[in-house]
Amino acid sequence: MSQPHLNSTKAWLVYGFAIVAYISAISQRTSFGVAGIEATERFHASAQILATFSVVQLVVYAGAQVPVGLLLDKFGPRILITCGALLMAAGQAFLAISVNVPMGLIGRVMVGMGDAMVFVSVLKLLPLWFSGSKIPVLTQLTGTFGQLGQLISIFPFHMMLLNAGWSTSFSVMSGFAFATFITTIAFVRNGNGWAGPSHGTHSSRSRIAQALKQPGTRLGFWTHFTTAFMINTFMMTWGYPFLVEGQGLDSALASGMMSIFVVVAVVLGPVLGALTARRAEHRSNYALGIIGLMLAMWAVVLCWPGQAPLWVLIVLMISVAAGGPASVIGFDFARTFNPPRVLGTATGLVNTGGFIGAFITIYVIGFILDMLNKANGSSGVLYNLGSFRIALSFQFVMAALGITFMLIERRKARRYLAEQ
Ligand SMILES: NCCCC[C@H](N)C(=O)NCC(=O)O
Repeated sequence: MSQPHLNSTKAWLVYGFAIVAYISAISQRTSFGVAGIEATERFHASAQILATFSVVQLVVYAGAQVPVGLLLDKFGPRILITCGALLMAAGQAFLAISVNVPMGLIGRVMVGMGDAMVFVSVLKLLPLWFSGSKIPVLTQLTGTFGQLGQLISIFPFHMMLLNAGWSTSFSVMSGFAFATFITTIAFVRNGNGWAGPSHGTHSSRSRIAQALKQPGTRLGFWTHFTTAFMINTFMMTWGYPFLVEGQGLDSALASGMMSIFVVVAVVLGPVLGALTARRAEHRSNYALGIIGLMLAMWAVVLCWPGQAPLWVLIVLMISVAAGGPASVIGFDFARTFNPPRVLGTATGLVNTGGFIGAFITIYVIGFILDMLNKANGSSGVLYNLGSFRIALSFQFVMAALGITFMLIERRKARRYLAEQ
């Protein structure tokens, strides 16, 4: 059957506006992160309460992935992106007028829920509008373009916050999300390939079971888990204190170095996308190679006698950053092993991997740091290089777990393909 809408001008238009919604989602997600000092003043909050904001938002994001995936398979990406944009607009507007911690948390929960609907929906749009090697390349590019949202938070949003204040800046972000709500309604369509809303012939449980039965979904989950947990742990919590308190970097230099994550995503994303499209049979090897590089660099830095030189830390961050584009390979496994009717569910399941891995790692690293401090009679500084060396080594345990399951699931996936 001919499908003229695939790869058409209209397909690019739909994808372009879906990407704008995703860029907005990433900027809404990361905007609070650059507003830490202002949030502390506005909410009279401690550092711990401030950390709660990020954790709550991410727990909501990760917890929503499976329900969102199920809704996506039922209602299609257009409705989900529209609802996501509206929820983020409402959440940021609420945050703009928030004057205390509970109000602020409600705003961030709404933003987290809206954000959770966008990425998996954009991925679900791809096979509905494109065909062939364009799909894996655009899957990577989706992750790469999203990084622009982080740049919006770091530069224009942060400048506006300093000059125009809290309420104005968060209202403008709300306006941005609302604008993508309008453009999604106007331009984003599910495409002729979309079979329409399904009417409950399959229960949610059976859809999850169907997606999980595919070895590709499980391989995707463990690929996302193993490639993304280190970058999430670094970016969300322990990277900055490790660089400043452990490695003695100046705080401005340490935060500036965080932009390495954006640069690596922009450079490596398209390369990995092209490689995945050309040599799909090597996808898991690309992911395993990048994991090996990350672990090698962590081993070098953690074993370095004393503080590591700046160039070694930069190489470490480049290799950890490579985990972002590598994690997108996980979604490619979900797409190629699942039928369209459960693709949203499978993508949502895969997208929880790197976040579940990061929550466990972040928590255990904090626990080890506290234990070491207590063992020293709580007399020393909580964050020091010696303690970081021991605590951050926990990442090797998590990586070993992830690699083991990747290898197990890869064997099953290959057997499954051979039997087809
Ligand atoms: N090129 C960087 C892509 C990072 C992808 C990231 N690991 C991920 O899974 N993101 C999901 C999202 O909602 O942004």
